Amino acid sequence: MSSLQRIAWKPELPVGERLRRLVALALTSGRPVALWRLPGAEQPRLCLSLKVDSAYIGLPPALEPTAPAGFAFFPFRDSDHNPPLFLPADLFFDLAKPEEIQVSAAAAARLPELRQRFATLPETTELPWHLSRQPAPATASQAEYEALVAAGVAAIEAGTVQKVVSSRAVRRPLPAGFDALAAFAELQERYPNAFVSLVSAPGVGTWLGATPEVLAEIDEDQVFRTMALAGTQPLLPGMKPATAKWAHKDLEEHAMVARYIVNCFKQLRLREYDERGPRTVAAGQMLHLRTDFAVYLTQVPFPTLGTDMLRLLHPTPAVGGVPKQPALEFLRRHEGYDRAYYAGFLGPVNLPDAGVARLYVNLRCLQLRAQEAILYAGTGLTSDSDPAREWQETELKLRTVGAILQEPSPASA
Ligand SMILES: C=C(O[C@H]1C=CC=C(C(=O)O)[C@@H]1O)C(=O)O
Repeated sequence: MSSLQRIAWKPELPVGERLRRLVALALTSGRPVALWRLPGAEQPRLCLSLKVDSAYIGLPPALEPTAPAGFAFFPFRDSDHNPPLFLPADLFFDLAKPEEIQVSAAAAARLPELRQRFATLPETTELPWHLSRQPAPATASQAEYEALVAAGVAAIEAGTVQKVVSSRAVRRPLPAGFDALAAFAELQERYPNAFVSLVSAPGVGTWLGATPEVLAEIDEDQVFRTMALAGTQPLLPGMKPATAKWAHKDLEEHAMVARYIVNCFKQLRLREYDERGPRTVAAGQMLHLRTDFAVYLTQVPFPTLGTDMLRLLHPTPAVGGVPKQPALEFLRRHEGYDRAYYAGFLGPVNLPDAGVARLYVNLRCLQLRAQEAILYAGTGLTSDSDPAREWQETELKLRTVGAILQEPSPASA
């Protein structure tokens, strides 16, 4: 339930500096913080939780308007190492409305103390981001990844699975003077249509990303939306998405995700959904096939549809596979590393408006570590998959978030 109260807030500081200080306020006191920019929006938003313990919820969030307001950060597969998080909104700051903040009753009661801490934070450019205590994940060489793809194709040919999405992690050094807030700003600029995020929480670490994939959304007009996003090709200069040609492999890979979503609606006995697509959409330097699904919640007697669909959808065959359990079992056995929060989901729920939730699949993301970043990318496999091409596709996907790790060229330094 969004029971936040609005407070006028006009410190004598530029808006960007206020944002940095709010993040510093969270991090220097060991608290979690999330920053995100919705697709197409101009400005980011921030959610800060005062009580660390209340962020570890263990369950996918409820999406009803009466559910708590906050920011969900869910792993691919939950475990003690990768706890599901829901950051309750004690403090919400929308940079599009910089003259106010919204606070919970708990934060309102501590406002003098918070204002005091905010005003006296030391001037520091380096922020103490939360870092995961897990070892860095194993990274696959090209030969190892191609062997994983070959194993996936063999499992498909043997009939164990119809589709599986293999993935890998890559370690990249951080460029000199890397600043996660500046990197977040760069992602916003580069990818205006992505959901851009920066989440930092104790025991979880710090994750940055720019994802194109909606998992479950309920908008201001009470329309539930989800999408099948699968099938990839490079966006080459001069290419128009509308005229892109697709290989049979991509169409099949995509159709399995769309069919899975239809089956989720069927399990809930919901027939009144709208399906549009597939059509070609651009995401960074890539094209994807996308089918959009919508349910008009004011026209169906189904108040828990968003929550129920979220629980059925995750992980979709755009990141797991078909059938779900054998595909997940294949990944557990063969993938050889811990995806952690990659291919999980994230986003605001009832924040700031009760009844509005926007959850995205955590793709095109990286995990920040002390000296390096861990980047993640995966590819959907079908019986037609070619290992070398699937490797190339992961390379392409890694470029989306990898773009913020480039050393500035001597000319621009
Ligand atoms: C698994 C990823 O992308 C998914 C989303 C779109 C297209 C995909 C594909 O064509 O394989 C993947 O299913 C990733 O970016 O790591």
